[in-house]
Amino acid sequence: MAEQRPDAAGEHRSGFACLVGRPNAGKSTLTNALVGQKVAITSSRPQTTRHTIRGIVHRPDAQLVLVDTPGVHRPRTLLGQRLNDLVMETLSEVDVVGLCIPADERIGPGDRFIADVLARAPRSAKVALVTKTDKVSRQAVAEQLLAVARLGEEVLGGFADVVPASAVTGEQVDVVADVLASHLPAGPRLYPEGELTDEPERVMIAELVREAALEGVRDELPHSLAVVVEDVEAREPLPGQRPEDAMLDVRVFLYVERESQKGIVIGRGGARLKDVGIRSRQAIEALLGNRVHLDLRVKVAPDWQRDPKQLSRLGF
Ligand SMILES: Nc1nc2c(ncn2[C@@H]2O[C@H](COP(=O)(O)OP(=O)(O)OP(=O)(O)O)[C@@H](O)[C@H]2O)c(=O)[nH]1
Repeated sequence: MAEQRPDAAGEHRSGFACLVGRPNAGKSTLTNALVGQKVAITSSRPQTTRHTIRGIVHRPDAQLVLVDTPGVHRPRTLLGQRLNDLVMETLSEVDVVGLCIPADERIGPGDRFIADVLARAPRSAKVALVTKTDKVSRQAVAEQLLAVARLGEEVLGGFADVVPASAVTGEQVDVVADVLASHLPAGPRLYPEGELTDEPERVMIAELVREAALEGVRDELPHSLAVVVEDVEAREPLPGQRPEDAMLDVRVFLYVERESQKGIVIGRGGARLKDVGIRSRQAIEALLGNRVHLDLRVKVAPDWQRDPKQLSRLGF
């Protein structure tokens, strides 16, 4: 992999990475540590990927876009099957995959299973990240590094790198960024500087609306409500107002499966939807710290849970 590392001339690199690992391995915490805490909301759209962007690491020499990999689910419904396809697709499309394995737990079948999956995605570089190193002794970290390297040898012909880090103390997080960036191809910035991600907030906005929309009608609309944040756009700031304080237009689609469910969400004369709008707007304003104009639309997407086309439209 030496040819992929930044050259002496300091050529700029850019590309995509994803962190994988069994539940609780420390993926989210490490993502946050890599990206930094501040999450900026923006109205721009991802240009080069259909995958959910978790965060963007901006550096002078590289731009690293961290994308989400949906969990590995058993293919019971089409939704599950589709998630599995998505996992393979994501793993094959990114430039580098970081397999997170906690320092304080033995390597188990779950880690081996995921390493096996990685072996089937030949294009991307595979890096192992030994997480939560603050929880154990240096000796134990060293032993885990060896065990992880062995797993790599056995399953996928060796990891390109094995890096220990603690997302909680921040120790070695910069090295993780260095190593991930070293596996990106040469290329210009893909996103404007300052853009971190709009995803966590979008996900939270969708959750707030979903919660409000389901309140009191959970039995009637068990799994039949998908909420998609279509657009978040800042208005022109008022005179004397800082741009980051400007009012936001938030457009949200609520997808139900049947016409009858649409009626439930909207309520008589639109009263229920209006109430959902008021309650979720207050929660969204509290979340973002901006005034918000919330536009809710209810749409029927029949059998969205089983229809691949609908699933893509809904972002699965
Ligand atoms: N001490 C310590 N704890 C950590 C570290 N990283 C993560 N944790 C903790 O480990 C737990 C799981 O971390 P997450 O980042 O949520 O793990 P995940 O892999 O994203 O988990 P899933 O979302 O379930 O897949 C949380 O309680 C974290 O606080 C670390 O570097 N040190």
